[in-house]
Parts: sequence; structure tokens; C-alpha cells
Amino acid sequence: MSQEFTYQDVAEHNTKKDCFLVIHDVVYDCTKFIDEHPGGEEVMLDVAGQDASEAFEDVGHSDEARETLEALKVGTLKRQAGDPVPKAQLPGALSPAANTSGASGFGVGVYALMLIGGALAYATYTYLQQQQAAKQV
Ligand code: HEM
Repeated sequence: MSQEFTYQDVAEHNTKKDCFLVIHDVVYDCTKFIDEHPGGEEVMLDVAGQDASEAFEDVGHSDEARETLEALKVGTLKRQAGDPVPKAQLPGALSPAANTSGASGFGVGVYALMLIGGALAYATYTYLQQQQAAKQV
């Protein structure tokens, strides 16, 4: 069973004795885990009751850490207009990196143009050579 929480609901759980975190739109109750966290309680309290997706991903947590997360899941986040937007993107979502690949798409276009230009120049050169040769006969 998965309960739905609004961002406001989650924000109420922002203390050491009652600590919820949102990671990729899933709500986790970290209250019992906070004392066991190898990264310390301080970092978790910094993002208690908030979207911790970016903080969690920035650390590069192990698969083991992700398995621990599974056990702490209490529900999903129901986003509403005006809620803070997560900074960290889900894999596959549009990200600044996707823009970079867009720019490289432009780069491919430029290379294609250079190639076509070169081919045209070569064709013109060969044509002129043939004309020249024809005149000499
Ligand atoms: C419920 C959520 C979380 C779980 C289950 C979790 C779990 C873990 C685990 C198992 C480790 C040991 C290293 C590893 O296996 O990757 C770890 C390390 C760490 N975590 Fe978390 N973590 C959570 C949230 C966070 C958040 C929100 C932050 C930062 C704001 C954070 C910061 C760190 C740091 C800095 C370390 C490295 C500690 C070190 O190597 O000295 N963690 N975490």
C-alpha cells in the first residue's frame, strides 16, 4: 500500500524524532535510520522534510544504500502547483547535459555543411579541368 503525501505533509516531518525525506518523488521515513546513517545525522537533518534527491545523488550512494531506502519507503509525493521543483533529474529526463548534446547536434550540421562544400568544390574543380582539357584538343 502506498500513501500519497503533499509537499506540505512531508515538510511537517523535519526533526530528528520525526524525519521524512523525499528522493525522486518517493517519501521515506528516516526517523529510525538517522542514528545509523554512515554519513551522520547532520546532513540528513539539513534536508529533513524536504526534497533530498540532489543531496542523495551528489554523494553517489551505493546500491546497499539504495536497498536501505526501499525499507524506509512510506509513500509517494503528490506534487502540487507551487511546490519546489527538484534540482536533480531522474535518469532519462531532460537535463542540462541534454542541451549539450543538442549543441553537438549543431556541430554535426556544421560538419555536414563542410563536407557538402568540399564535395561541391571538388566537383567544380574536376569540371573545370575537363573543360580545360576539352579546349586543348
Ligand atoms: C534515507 C536516505 C539515506 C540513506 C538510506 C543513506 C545511506 C547511506 C549509506 C548506506 C552510506 C554508506 C556509504 C554507501 O553505502 O553509499 C551513506 C553515506 C553517506 N551519506 Fe547517506 N543516506 C541517505 C541520505 C543521505 C543524505 C540526504 C545525505 C546528504 C545530505 C547523505 C550523505 C551521506 C554522506 C556524506 C555519506 C558518506 C559518508 C562517508 O563516506 O564518510 N545521505 N549513506
